[in-house]
Amino acid sequence: MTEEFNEKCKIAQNDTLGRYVQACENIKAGEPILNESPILIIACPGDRRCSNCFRLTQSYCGKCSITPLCSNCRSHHLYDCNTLSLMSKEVQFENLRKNPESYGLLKLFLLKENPDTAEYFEKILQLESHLDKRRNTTIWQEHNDKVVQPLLHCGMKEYFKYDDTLDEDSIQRLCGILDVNAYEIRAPDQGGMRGLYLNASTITHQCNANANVAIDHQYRIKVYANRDIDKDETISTCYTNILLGTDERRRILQEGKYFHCTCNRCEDPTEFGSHMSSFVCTPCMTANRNGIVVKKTTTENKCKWECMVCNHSMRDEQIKLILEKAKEEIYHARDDLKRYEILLAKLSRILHQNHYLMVDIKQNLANILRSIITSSMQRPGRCVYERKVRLCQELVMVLHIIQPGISRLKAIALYELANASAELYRLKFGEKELTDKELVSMLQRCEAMLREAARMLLYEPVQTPEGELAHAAMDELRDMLNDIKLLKEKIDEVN
Ligand SMILES: C[S@@+](CC[C@H](N)C(=O)[O-])C[C@H]1O[C@@H](n2cnc3c(N)ncnc32)[C@H](O)[C@@H]1O
Repeated sequence: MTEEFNEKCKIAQNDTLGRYVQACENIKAGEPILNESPILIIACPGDRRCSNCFRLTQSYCGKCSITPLCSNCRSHHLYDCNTLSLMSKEVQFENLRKNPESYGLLKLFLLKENPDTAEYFEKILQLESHLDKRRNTTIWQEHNDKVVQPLLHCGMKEYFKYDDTLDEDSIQRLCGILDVNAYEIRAPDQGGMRGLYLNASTITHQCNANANVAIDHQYRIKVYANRDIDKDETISTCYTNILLGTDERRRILQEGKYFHCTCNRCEDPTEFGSHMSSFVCTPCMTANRNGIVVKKTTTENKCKWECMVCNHSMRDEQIKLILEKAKEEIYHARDDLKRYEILLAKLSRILHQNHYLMVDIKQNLANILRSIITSSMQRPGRCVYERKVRLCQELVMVLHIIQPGISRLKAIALYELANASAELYRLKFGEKELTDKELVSMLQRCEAMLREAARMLLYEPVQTPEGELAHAAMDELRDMLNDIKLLKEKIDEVN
């Protein structure tokens, strides 16, 4: 399977989704759906990246003088370089250099100009651009200033054989196609870039997607089923961060992809019971009840937040204010373990323990504890491991609900949970709080977690941080099995 979908899939079309990918046979969890190389890689707005190695650079190709090329790379795409060199005497590249965003579009024109790649350009034009929804919006204006005007006024139009793509609407359409369809990819220096994939960009979004996306070190995209997919089901990936609440996810999708998400998770006020957008009901708390305030389905854009137990309600403006304040406080607490803990305790009286802002703080805390554990010269105290274990357990619990199948995030959380738990049990054993037998049974639990983490991470391409983590998990699994074996032998000897 190269560049094409698994033969068990087909591209279909309807009025709501536009083109979408559908399973024409049952697909098993973990089965590949697509492996594809990018048709175009571009820097994120404001960045200038070497067109050869994609590292950030300020320099240009000495021959064509417009293509960003770092000092370690000698040449770039021959056709592009030759075509641009022919223009370089007459065309004013200065304004294009000042606006690095314009280079991605220049690459698209070259794709069209080059007889070997012109057919791909035609396929790119079939992608969704949402041109009319974007017209005269902020993003339209930004592209106009940084891409459209510099390209229209540099004098290169007459050099292109097919200059019909060089008018304002056509350039805006291409900008829309890139914004709506490109995937975020890791740059070699850990920043981000964007990759356009002709087939992968036909896949629909669901917040509870049935397929995962992984991009390898050569920027090839791999889409695979994260659970069993039935014949006729729509294949979906998640375009946004699953650890956000419904309003946030919907806002991001509306602003960036121009649709209102009506997936099962978005339509369920409890988000499958995870309560990632829910609030604590204060009257219920005072009365020692577990009331949870959720957003109720509304009529004509009006929404109502109501307790699921009593009839206490909260206004939308009140909710927004609480969230804004909480976000500000999280921002100010950044990287400070103590402040995060105090904030978590304070917000737990207002936000559900799984609210996405609580989850955000817990993730930040877990990261700080990870660096304490890995950087300490001495073994950190038991309370560090206890806290880390609790935080990881809470994260795993949320992820089990919102991403029940193969999940990269869940695998990472399980890996961290297994390691922190194993260390904690060993400390307890050292302090004679656990017997040999008890330690064996605890380590067996950790072993199961590590095994599950490794199983999920093995779907990730090898030369990515997740692929490397899969190897680390396998190594640690072997060590743990060995520890368990030795302990069991010791127990047998004593008996
Ligand atoms: C990356 S494209 C997917 C392919 C697109 N349907 C096409 O025909 O080219 C993203 C666009 O597909 C549509 N789309 C994807 N998922 C959707 C969903 N769950 N509900 C409604 N529209 C969706 C939106 O128009 C969105 O901007």
